[in-house]
Amino acid sequence: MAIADLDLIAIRRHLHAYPELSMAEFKTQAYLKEIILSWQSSWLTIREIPAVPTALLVRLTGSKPTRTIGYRADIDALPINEETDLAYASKNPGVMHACGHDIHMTVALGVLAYFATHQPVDNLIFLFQPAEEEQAGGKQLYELGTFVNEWRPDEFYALHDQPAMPAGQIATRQGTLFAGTTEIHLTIKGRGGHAAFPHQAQDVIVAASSFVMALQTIVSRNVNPVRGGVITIGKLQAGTIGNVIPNEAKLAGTIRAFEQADLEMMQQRVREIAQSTAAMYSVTFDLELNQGGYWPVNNDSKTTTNFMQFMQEDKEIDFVVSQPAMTGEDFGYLINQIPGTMFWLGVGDAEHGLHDSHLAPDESAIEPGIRAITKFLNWRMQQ
Ligand SMILES: CC(=O)N[C@@H](CCC[C@H](N)C(=O)O)C(=O)O
Repeated sequence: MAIADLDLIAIRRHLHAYPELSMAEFKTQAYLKEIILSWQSSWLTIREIPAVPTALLVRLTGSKPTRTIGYRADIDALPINEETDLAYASKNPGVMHACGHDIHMTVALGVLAYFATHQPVDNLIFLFQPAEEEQAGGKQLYELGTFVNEWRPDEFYALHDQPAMPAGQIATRQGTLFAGTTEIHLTIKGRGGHAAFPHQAQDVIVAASSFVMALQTIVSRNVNPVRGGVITIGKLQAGTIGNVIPNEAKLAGTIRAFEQADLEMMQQRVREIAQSTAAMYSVTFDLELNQGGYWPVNNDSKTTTNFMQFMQEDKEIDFVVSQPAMTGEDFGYLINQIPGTMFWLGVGDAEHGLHDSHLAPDESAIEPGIRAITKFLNWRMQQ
């Protein structure tokens, strides 16, 4: 099997058509495994993790290894109803690869296919990681002791696709690339009742609305403006009909900052605002703030110097230095444990951002992405 024999576009389209949510990526994992096993490479070992059954690890034993290099691709999709008119649009209603993890998997498979037929000098470990969007699959795997002994990379790399960049362009930066994030899960409870008698009820919709508005003061009044931050409530569910005051409202959102200290200060302000809102409207609340593995993605200085030097010097690679972004990634946790570098791969859909139901990454990004990473890994193995 040579990389040229792999129909990467067909693979990507299959992955795109059958997206699965975090920790439910069973068919995705089986599909990846079937392809990788079909290569019958004698230096390739597959490993599964019973406690995280949708994870897949692949190790390629190097010919003269001096180190082990890790490469991670995330495999989960989002609860979004796809609204593209692509022939290979999601066949799983309400689930979509709207964050481009289908591209991530395809690029990783392309790189893996190359090294399955050209034995690497160093050992290589590929992690196909479930649950990047929520539940921090990378952290879960790390805490289970997955990356020990011959399965511990000395350095770790991963990409994220970026629709705002031209297809095939690569970008990263020294220091913080992505924010640290914290999920907000809030349930507000009160006495429901007839819409005509609000004085007899405790209106959870008014309380929820007030909470959302009060949150807006955290970034504007508490965060140092030169550093910035984000609080977004992306889900607000309450009620069934216009003339009934419901007895429960559920909200979910995310807190984001580049520095951990800012993130923790914002978490504290969210707690305080939830408490004071509950007191103000005589409702009760249950607040869960969960940072999980969504640590700031702090690129390691040494691996990133190597990566940027290689990408800048190779004239065939379109590389730019990027700004930090408020996206989150549980790869932030992994490269806090193991030095590494995260980078963007442009997928040229300037009209639609990540998490947009119309997102349609340009597949022409796949080949240059594979080429750049494969060349980088080969170069790194000569150092
Ligand atoms: C690249 C990307 O879009 N990642 C997600 C990570 C989710 C973090 C966590 N579940 C949260 O919502 O805070 C993102 O939304 O940035």
